[in-house]
Amino acid sequence: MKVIATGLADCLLFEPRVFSDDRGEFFEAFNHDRLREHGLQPAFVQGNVSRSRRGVLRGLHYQWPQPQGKLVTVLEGEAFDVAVDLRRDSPDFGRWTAVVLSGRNRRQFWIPEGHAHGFVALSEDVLFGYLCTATYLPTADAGVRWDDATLAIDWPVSAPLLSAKDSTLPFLADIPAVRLPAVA
Ligand SMILES: Cc1cn([C@H]2C[C@H](O)[C@@H](COP(=O)(O)OP(=O)(O)O[C@H]3O[C@H](C)C(=O)[C@H](O)[C@H]3O)O2)c(=O)[nH]c1=O
Repeated sequence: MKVIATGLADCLLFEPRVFSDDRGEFFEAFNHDRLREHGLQPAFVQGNVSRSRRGVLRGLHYQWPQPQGKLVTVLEGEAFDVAVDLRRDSPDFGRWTAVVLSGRNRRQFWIPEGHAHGFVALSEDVLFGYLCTATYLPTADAGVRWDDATLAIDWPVSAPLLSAKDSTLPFLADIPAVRLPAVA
């Protein structure tokens, strides 16, 4: 498995080894031992799948309390995937990094607890699968506006398709400190 650094020290990108033969291909979506070699020992307790049309933007979401670490992949299609460090005492607070995930590059993006996550679908049909280190807790569901000028995320779209919830998420400056994650 190849490891690629990203613009945030704690967010890593993995490329699995692909085994191809005349039937097709096989690769590991997740292997605890491989991640442990890179100092990670996430205990995944929930797996999610979403399907999005081109131009759909989901995010930026996080949970607090009960923060979720996520290992995210695109099984089919292509997406521009973003992580934002929201840990209020992190030196990278408010900084973001983005990667392109696709069924073709099979890249797996590790986003630790305390980060907001979002993506925009770049292809017509994006099948998104990800593992989480904490279960969904609706009362802890939180988020920040995708187009927050203080984050200045360089999204490759200007008018994405958003849920009503995502279009009314708060700006970072308006989120009280108690609603922001602390460094684990
Ligand atoms: C996240 C989640 C949602 N739901 C229910 C709640 C809603 O009735 C429905 C759709 O939820 P939502 O609109 O929040 O789905 P997304 O916009 O894809 O949210 C996700 O988008 C970004 C990219 C993320 O990283 C998060 O995992 C997650 O927030 O599924 C559940 O039952 N369990 C869950 O874990």
